[in-house]
Amino acid sequence: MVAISHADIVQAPKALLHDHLDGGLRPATIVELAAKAGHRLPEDDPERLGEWFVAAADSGSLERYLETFAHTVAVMQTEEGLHRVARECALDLAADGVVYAEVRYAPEQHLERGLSLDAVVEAVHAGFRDGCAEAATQGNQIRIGTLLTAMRHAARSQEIAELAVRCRDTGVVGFDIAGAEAGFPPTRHLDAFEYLQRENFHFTIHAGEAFGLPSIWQAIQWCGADRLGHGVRIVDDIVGTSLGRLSSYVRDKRIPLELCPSSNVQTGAAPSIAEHPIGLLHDLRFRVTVNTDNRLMSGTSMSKEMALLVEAFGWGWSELQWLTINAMKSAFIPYDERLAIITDVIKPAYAKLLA
Ligand SMILES: O=c1[nH]cnc2c1ncn2[C@H]1C[C@H](O)[C@@H](CO)O1
Ligand SMILES: [Zn+2]
Repeated sequence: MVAISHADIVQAPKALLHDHLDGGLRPATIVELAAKAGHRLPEDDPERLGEWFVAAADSGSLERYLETFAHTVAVMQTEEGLHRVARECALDLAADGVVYAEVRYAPEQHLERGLSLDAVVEAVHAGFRDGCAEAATQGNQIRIGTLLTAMRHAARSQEIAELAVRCRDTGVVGFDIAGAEAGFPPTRHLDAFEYLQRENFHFTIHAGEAFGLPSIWQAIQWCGADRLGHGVRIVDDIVGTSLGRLSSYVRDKRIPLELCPSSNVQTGAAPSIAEHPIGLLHDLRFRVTVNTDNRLMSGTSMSKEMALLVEAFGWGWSELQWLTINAMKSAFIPYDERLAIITDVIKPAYAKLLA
């Protein structure tokens, strides 16, 4: 069998469910926007700045990994900055062959220069609209929905949940909580999750990354999460190939796991790509998806994450198609729209690659 290269993977359609807008900026854009905003960076040369992010995020700790976001969030405080970052995000994902993406960010982190929450969302949506239209003219079709994140250490989740519901017809497709996990359990935000359920809205929860099974259990059984952001530590409930009650529930209910291999290695949630639990979770037929988390901090892309898995686990087009269809089935857009992307875009392309 001919090995699948990174360039081959770029050509294949991919679906991405877990990508942070403030974790995917182009280094050159940060340098330009920081100069305008008067924000001091650790490096002023774009190439060295890119390397700085990867090295600083490579810390073995989620808390230290998250400190690097101070330099991206600082340049996303104006409509111009937000629009530019969203537009470039759409172009970069589309050029990497991503055909469907859900991109998340925390509006409450972008209010330092006087923007309102609604103005933040509007600027991001305008950037995505322009970026997607431009990508289409370059022959790269992409659909992007946004997830609004509330920071789990803060107390604005109800407000952000209401913002997400208010903007559900203009591009917001779901809600999430993120930030340091240890000490900030999902149930802190139970009111927001119960509100979202009453509104028939969709949400995922970062759980089972830096903290283990209790976080996953709360996210699902108390809060009603549709998907798990990471969820990688579900393996703590698996011995050999024998599943405990919680891991059985997650598998039986087909709860999607938004796995992010490179990010997990950087924060210490997994020892290496080769030893990442994604191999076991694939073999046990969990609803596994593969994601970038933060392209800037991990120096990665969807194609690179897939190429790493091909190399580590010997996976081929059949596994890459399985991951892609799993992601598309788990997306927060309506069923008929998910199905259309699977049948019209993903399956025909992989049928050719598999032939
Ligand atoms: O992997 C992550 N775990 C928890 N929080 C995260 C992760 N990646 C990014 N974040 C945080 C930092 C960002 O500022 C915020 C919103 O995107 O979400
Ligand atoms: Zn994340």
